[in-house]
Amino acid sequence: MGDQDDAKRAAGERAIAEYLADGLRVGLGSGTTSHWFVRSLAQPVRDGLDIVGVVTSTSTLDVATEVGVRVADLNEVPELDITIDGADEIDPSGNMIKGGGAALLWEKIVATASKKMIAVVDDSKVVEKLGKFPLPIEVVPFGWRSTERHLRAVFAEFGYSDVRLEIRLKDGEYLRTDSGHYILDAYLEEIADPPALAARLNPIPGVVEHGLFIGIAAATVIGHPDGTSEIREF
Ligand SMILES: O=C(CO)[C@H](O)[C@H](O)COP(=O)(O)O
Repeated sequence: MGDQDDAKRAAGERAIAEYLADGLRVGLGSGTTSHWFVRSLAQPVRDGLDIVGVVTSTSTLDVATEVGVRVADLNEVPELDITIDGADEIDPSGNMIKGGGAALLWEKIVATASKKMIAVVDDSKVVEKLGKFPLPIEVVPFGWRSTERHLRAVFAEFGYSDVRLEIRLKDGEYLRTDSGHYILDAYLEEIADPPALAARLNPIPGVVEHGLFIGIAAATVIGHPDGTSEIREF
C-alpha cells in the first residue's frame, strides 16, 4: 500500500514519460509534487535528455541545480513549450487553486508563458468545487491592511460576509514571497463561480496576484497511492 508521496511520484514520472522530449523549454513548478517531477528528471538528463528549464521559485532552482537540469531565466527564454506544475485543488474544468507553497506569482507568469500547462497532482487534490483549500492572495506590503479592506468588500459581494483572511506567517514573521510580497489566505470553504471571483480580485490595488488559475491547465496527470496514474484533458 502506498501513500500520497507515491501518488505524487507517480504523477511526476508519468508527466516526464508523456510530455517531455529533446529540445523543449520547460517551466518547472513548485511544491512537493513538482519537486518529485524535477528530481525524476535527473536520470533522463544524465542519459542525454536535452531540455532547458525555467523555475517558478527559488526552492525549485535549488532542486533543479542539485539534480543537474539546465536552467535559464524567463527573460532569456520568454516563451516556453510546456510547464509542469502542481496544484492545491483542481476542479472538473481544470480550474485550480495554487499558491500553497507561496509561489503563485512566478507560477502564473511561467504557466502563461507556456504553450501548454500540465498540472501534476496526487488524487487528493481533485475536487468537485474549489475552496476548501484557503485561497492565497499575494499583496504588496505597503498598505496591506488597506488592500485587505478592499478584499473584504469584494468577498462580501460574493456572499462571504466577515470572511476569515489571515496573513501567512513563517517562523513567527510575515512570510515574504520570492518577490518580497505578503500572502493573505482567504478561507472560503466553497467558491461557486471561480472565474467571476478571479475577475474581481485582479483589479484591486495592492493585489499582485491570486491563486485562482482559470483556464490555464490543458490537462492534469493524477497520481494514485498504488503507483498508477491517469491523464484528464480539459
Ligand atoms: O502552488 C503551489 C506552490 O505555490 C504548489 O504547486 C501547490 O501548493 C501544490 O503543492 P504540493 O505538490 O506540495 O501539494
